[in-house]
Amino acid sequence: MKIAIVLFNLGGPDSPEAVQPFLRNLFSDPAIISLPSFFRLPLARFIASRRTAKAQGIYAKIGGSSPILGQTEAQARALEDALGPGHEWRGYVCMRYWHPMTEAVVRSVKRFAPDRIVLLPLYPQFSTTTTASSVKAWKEAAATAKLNVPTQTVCCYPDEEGFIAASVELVKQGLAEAESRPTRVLFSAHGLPEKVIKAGDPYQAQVERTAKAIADRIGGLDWSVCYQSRVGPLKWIGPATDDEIRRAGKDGKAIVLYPLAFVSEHSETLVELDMDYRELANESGVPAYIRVPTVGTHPAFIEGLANRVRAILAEPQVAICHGATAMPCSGDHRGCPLIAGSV
Ligand SMILES: C=CC1=C(C)c2cc3[nH]c(cc4nc(cc5[nH]c(cc1n2)c(C)c5CCC(=O)O)C(CCC(=O)O)=C4C)c(C)c3C=C
Ligand SMILES: [Fe+2]
Ligand SMILES: [Fe+2]
Repeated sequence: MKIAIVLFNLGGPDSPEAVQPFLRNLFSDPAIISLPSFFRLPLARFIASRRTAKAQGIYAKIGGSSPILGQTEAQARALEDALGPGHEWRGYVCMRYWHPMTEAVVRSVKRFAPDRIVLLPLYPQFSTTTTASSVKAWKEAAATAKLNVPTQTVCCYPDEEGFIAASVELVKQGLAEAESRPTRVLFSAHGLPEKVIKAGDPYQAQVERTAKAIADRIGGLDWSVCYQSRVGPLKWIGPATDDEIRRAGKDGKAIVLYPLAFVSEHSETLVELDMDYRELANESGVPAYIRVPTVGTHPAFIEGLANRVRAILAEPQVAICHGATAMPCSGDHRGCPLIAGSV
């Protein structure tokens, strides 16, 4: 059988000139700004133009562009290898806000003429702002292109065995670097506006599940969950990562920081965590600041994704969790509160 695996990620600008259109795409998404298009689209233009200089400054610190595409391509190739013989697997990277974007990827997949399609978000924790947005865009583009192939969606995998095993190994390496200093592990995730969570998005609950699974596996940790990357005037979920860094400084604790909602490196890890928060940790008197790398192509993580793909292909029913409920999905769709096609 020919099987296309579509790996969803956010995407990032590939040049300084791409920053503004990338931001415009992001803020035009109704999953990010839930207003009718009449208001949303002009607002998106306005916010994007206001944020461009700041965002260009962020990307300038890492050479003017995001490395997210190369990293995601490497994950797609590693996944094809891990899935091995038996079927003709092909991994397609599909970015939400910068190239390669949905319509173009749908056309590439159609040319491949697969028997089955698996949609695989590179977001371990489900959110309406990420996974649901990508799935919705995919379904619309697939319908327009008349790509009528049985399609199944992995909704989330907050405590998938391979993802947790890879995370545990990386956090343990960070702890070893902290040596015998009193240490706190900060599990830092991209934040969300509070109103998104109040509307039933399971992201925060799933982030906490990931953190607990890692902490339980290591045992004996001083740890907390915090949220980074706040944008805009709304109230976001907390505690904020910068506040947790200051608190660790006051408590005289070294920090091992693990970005548990990202599976690759990009501006939010390479600039916000490695530059801005490292500086804040120094200023706050934190004895040591160790940033744990994301799972990337760690073999246990990739094997975990491959297992998810194999498992969902063996299931007779498509199930997808869209977060319109306070009940977080179990991550393997068993007991998933939401059923097929509900995004
Ligand atoms: C778990 C992953 C992510 C969630 C949830 C998410 C929500 C979210 N993001 C914004 C606004 C921005 N995000 C930006 C960059 C960015 N966001 C994620 C992931 C999640 N976002 C990633 C991986 C990246 C990095 C992209 C790259 O560099 O390759 C940006 C652009 C950078 C900047 O200007 O700071 C914005 C803006 C909102 C508003 C939101 C939820 C409502
Ligand atoms: Fe973001
Ligand atoms: Fe689910």
